[in-house]
Amino acid sequence: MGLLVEGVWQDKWYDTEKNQGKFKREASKFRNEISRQADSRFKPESGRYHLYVSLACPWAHRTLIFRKLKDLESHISVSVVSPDMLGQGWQFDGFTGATVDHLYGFDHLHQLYTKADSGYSGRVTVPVLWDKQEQAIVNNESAEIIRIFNGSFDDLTGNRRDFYPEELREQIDSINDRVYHKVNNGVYKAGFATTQDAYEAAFNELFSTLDWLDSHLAQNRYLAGNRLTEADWRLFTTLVRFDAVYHGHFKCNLRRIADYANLSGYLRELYQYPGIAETVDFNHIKRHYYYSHEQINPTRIVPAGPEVDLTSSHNREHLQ
Ligand SMILES: N[C@@H](CCC(=O)N[C@@H](CS)C(=O)NCC(=O)O)C(=O)O
Repeated sequence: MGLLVEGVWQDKWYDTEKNQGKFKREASKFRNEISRQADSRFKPESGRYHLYVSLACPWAHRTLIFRKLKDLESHISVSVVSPDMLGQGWQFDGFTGATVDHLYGFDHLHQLYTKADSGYSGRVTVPVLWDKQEQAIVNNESAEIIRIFNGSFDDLTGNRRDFYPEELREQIDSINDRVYHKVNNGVYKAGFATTQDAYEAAFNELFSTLDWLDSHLAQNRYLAGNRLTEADWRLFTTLVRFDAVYHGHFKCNLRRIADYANLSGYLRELYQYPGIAETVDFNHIKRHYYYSHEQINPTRIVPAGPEVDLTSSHNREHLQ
């Protein structure tokens, strides 16, 4: 675990000292669009882009889901890092279910960041959307990469399914905002907190938001009503990791998702959606968190449980 400072790798854990023990996520630095507009540097083209992901990472997982839902698999290639994020950060080490760096054969993801910008300062995160033609990072912010996948390649794929429809945007944005701060990032705020107060504040916000989501989903099939949108997929990647990792490793243990009447069925429905189960790798997920976060789990023992069954009936057909 570490970061780049003016292109040089430094092995450092998150600094929570300056924020009263609170974990503050750094903003992503590469924020380009892909568009057909004449002045766009990055145009939608088949075979031009490559996605770097970790199967463990909830943010990267979003992008793999959208690549699948939008029929982009034959147009955008992928490299999968090892779940072990150690002193040199994300790496390619031959771990089962990971790949090599298909483009450059790098051992570490930070080499890709310095290839894009030799003076880069900041964290070296997944996902990364890479342009093979310009040898540049297009974007490393998952929220933006999924919007690119949602809309920019439709003419190429003929897949016009829209997970961010115009008429629901306001509602989706407001749900995303709440879910991002209290749930997606909320589990990290609880898990990486280094003071009791910071942990408890994140914990309380997380569970009050999960309680709200559970009651919302008692009446609504999906977060924005009866239509499946990006808001659901953004929540899904946190929910699917919750009982296996966040409940124990990040001490988010007031309740499990399995204990929530509606959230549990909703999680199963999304997991059973065509193509999604194959994007979920519990081996990488558990291994990454328990093995890489030595500050939280110094023995690096990866728990053998819990049993998580997401294949049973979801019973949500009656909600429209
Ligand atoms: N805002 C980014 C966050 C990505 C992120 O934090 N990814 C984690 C893995 S789950 C990471 O690569 N962390 C490495 C680090 O912080 O050094 C996004 O959503 O794309």
